[in-house]
Amino acid sequence: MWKVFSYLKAYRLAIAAALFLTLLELGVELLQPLIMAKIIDQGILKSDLGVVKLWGGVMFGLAIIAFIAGVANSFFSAHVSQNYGFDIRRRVFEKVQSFSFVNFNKFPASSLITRMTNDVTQLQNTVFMSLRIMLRAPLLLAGGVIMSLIVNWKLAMVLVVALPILLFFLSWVLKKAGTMFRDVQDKLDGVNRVMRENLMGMRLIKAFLRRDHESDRFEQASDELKTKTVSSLRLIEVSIPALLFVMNVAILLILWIGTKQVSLGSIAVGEVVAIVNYSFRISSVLTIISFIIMAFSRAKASAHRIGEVLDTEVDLSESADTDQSLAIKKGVVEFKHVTFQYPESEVAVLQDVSFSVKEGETLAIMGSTGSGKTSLVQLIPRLYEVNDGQVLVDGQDVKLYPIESLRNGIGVVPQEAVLFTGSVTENIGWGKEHATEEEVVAAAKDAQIHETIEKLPNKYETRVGQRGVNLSGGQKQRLSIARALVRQPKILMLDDSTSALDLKTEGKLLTALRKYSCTTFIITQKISTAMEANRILILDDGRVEAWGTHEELLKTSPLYVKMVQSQFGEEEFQHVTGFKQTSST
Ligand SMILES: Nc1ncnc2c1ncn2[C@@H]1O[C@H](COP(=O)(O)OP(=O)(O)OP(=O)(O)O)[C@@H](O)[C@H]1O
Repeated sequence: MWKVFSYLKAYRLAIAAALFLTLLELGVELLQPLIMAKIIDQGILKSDLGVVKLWGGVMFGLAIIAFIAGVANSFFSAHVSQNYGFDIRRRVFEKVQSFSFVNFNKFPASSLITRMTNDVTQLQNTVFMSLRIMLRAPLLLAGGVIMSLIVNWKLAMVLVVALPILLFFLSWVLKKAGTMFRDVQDKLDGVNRVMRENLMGMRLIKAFLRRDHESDRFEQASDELKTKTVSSLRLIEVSIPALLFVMNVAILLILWIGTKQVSLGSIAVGEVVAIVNYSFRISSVLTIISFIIMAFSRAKASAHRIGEVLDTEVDLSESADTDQSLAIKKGVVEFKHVTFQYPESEVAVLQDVSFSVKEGETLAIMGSTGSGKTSLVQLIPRLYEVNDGQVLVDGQDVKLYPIESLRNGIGVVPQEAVLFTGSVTENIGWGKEHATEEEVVAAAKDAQIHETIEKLPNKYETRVGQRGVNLSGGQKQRLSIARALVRQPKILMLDDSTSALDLKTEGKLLTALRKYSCTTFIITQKISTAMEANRILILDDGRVEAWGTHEELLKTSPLYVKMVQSQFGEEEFQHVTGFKQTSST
């Protein structure tokens, strides 16, 4: 947690300036009761107008200095807190970018968003408050006691006894509130999660008429947040009157003892007034301190949550064996007895998978839903680590490649097309840094989306709404294919990415892909698509059921023949397989 605060080091000078200005303001504040005592004892009580005028002028001058110091302090405090918040947000964002999928499982997206926004804001506010008033409050507290001791140490002993009791109580509140506010931030994660899911699934919610159900879910999350926040705030609310009660008793004691001492002539009236004045200032500081405790407790909880992200060990990183000069040149892929299991899962989703794909070849991957097709291709760009066996690209284990250079050579089109807010050009160009307009258009043409784009209101400059809401499923798929093609990848992975395309468009797309000299993996359920590939791999429950050309599989794989049968009518089946339907069953 303290590491999060250590990033403040970069702003040492501004912090020093802010603290110096705080001390200046504080010094003025502490001198004022002393001067007031002088004005009363030596001016008013002795009817000396000269003393009143002189010390009154000094008080006015000091007030102006305090005012200027206050304004300048705010300036430095804002500078430090805003820049500090910016730094933390950037660090958390960069850390999250380096996360593997295993790391993401530990932090849900909604929690990461709260950490990067609300938690950082809590820290920022606390840093601002610290520089502005947080130091001032304890120093004013200590300064008030010291000055009271200087004025009259016997009378000030009341404060010396009262303050340790108060400080002990405050530290207890701080500790307790810190834990409670961590729960509050967790509940805030919950509200964000429901809101995020709700906004992302709005179409579905409306179609299924699940508005009431979603409202209940939101209300429940929101209620949990409210209840936790109220119980945390209650602790602070109770602490303020308790603190003030102790202070008021102390002030009454000072007045009682002070009055007695004045009548005995052992203390001056001005001294009593000064100590009571210091006590009132300490009282008002205590109210501020309880707010500070609230802010600091929240900041402590937030720093802990941010620290959790920053301290997370990225479990997928480059090893010492990494060969920095390695880059994908041909795109030859080989799986050697690969077994893979998701970290949180209990069974392997791929078992003893072996096959190879030559440079420029196309491999179609088929299999029932959940048979491990997506899991298999994810191992090539090393999105996950194999448990056993090896994934080789151009004859080298993927673990030996620098992650960036490995992924640079691969174009991925995920099952669910993901688009970003921005123009069509920006979305396609996102696939390659500094992609030219010609490259974007060429990729769009090959992905069979160029003509559709030309019909959009602003053609390539048309804005794609959040997650591509203003595009059809097929359009989104083709845009994400164009994004992968603009990269000119050595290995292209299409994860069921042509499912929303009609046969004619899909045929044109597959023909266009031939001119790219890349090794292609097409996950598909369509035999017509698979037949276009050089080879077909059939997965069954994580194992290779069959692997070979269309003709080979017709002879060796009953599962493949069944698939062909189920997708073609008798005439077509005969045409595709060369034998009558009954003969295969
Ligand atoms: N992140 C994950 N964590 C744990 N298990 C997972 C994860 N992703 C997938 N699985 C499991 O792994 C198995 C294979 O999933 P995979 O997505 O590879 O199948 P698939 O053949 O691509 O399915 P589909 O055709 O439906 O896309 C499934 O049983 C699934 O539940």
